[in-house]
Amino acid sequence: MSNPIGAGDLTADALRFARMHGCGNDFVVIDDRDGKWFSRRAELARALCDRRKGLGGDGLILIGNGKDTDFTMTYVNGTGVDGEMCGNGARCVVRRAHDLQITGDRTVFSTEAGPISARIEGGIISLGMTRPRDAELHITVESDGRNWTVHYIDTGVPHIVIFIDQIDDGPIDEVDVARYGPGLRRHPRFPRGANVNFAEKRGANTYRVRTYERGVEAETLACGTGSVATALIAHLLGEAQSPVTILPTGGGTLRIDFRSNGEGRFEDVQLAGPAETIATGTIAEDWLRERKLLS
Ligand SMILES: N[C@H](CCC[C@H](N)C(=O)O)C(=O)O
Repeated sequence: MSNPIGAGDLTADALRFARMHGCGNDFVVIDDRDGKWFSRRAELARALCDRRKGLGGDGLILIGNGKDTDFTMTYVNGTGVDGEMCGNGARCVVRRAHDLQITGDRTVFSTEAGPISARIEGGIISLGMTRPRDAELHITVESDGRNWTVHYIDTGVPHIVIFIDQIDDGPIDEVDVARYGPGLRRHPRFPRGANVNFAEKRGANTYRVRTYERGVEAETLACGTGSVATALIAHLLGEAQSPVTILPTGGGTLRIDFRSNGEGRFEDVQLAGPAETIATGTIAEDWLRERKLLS
């Protein structure tokens, strides 16, 4: 039994969590500023993200102590695989860091992809993203017995974007993302793997996007970095100007602002959208023990 701190069955060792989501892309967020869970984050992510026997989530996010920044964000996909960055998760972690009084309304925090700045404006959180890189248009790949024209960009994590008017699969809700996602996501043309975004133009500078995520190995209800990727690729193709509105499956809207030199160099890329806390609480110690996460 660890030290009681006087609040019901709360102990000093108790693992506190927040269940959060941004447009339906959902996470478990843990305050790990003492670094206790970092080395076991893969097992913890798999256990906590289980939708039946855990809390459920597309990924786990650890808040760690920052060196040159206010805090660090470590994102782990639900399969236990690290991701360098997560746009929806980043907004959630900013809301959580604010609630935990780690930061005020403005912050800069570290991710594996680089530092991210953020500001909270009521229900909306705006992120200053890392500089996008490695954009490449019109890549032809074969997958699932079909030839695809895809566009690549790294917006913190690697993404490919497919505009569905280039394929003959009907409206976006009819595209078989579960069927085509796995092959494209692991295509050898993309050595780090890729998140796969299907996009449909819905009006001037507005796109509906569905994403099959690397590391989740399934479609999620929204993808922040994928929304940024779609906006920037649409711009490089001469189809869109800043700001771009993305309509994710999970509802709400994501807004992407950027400056472009017209030749593939972007500055001030911002992603704005909601981040909501569903619940906060304490993980039962028996549940952790059962999974050998606590001795
Ligand atoms: N859903 C996330 C992306 C997670 C990245 C992950 N799927 C990977 O590439 O490892 C987002 O909102 O940006």
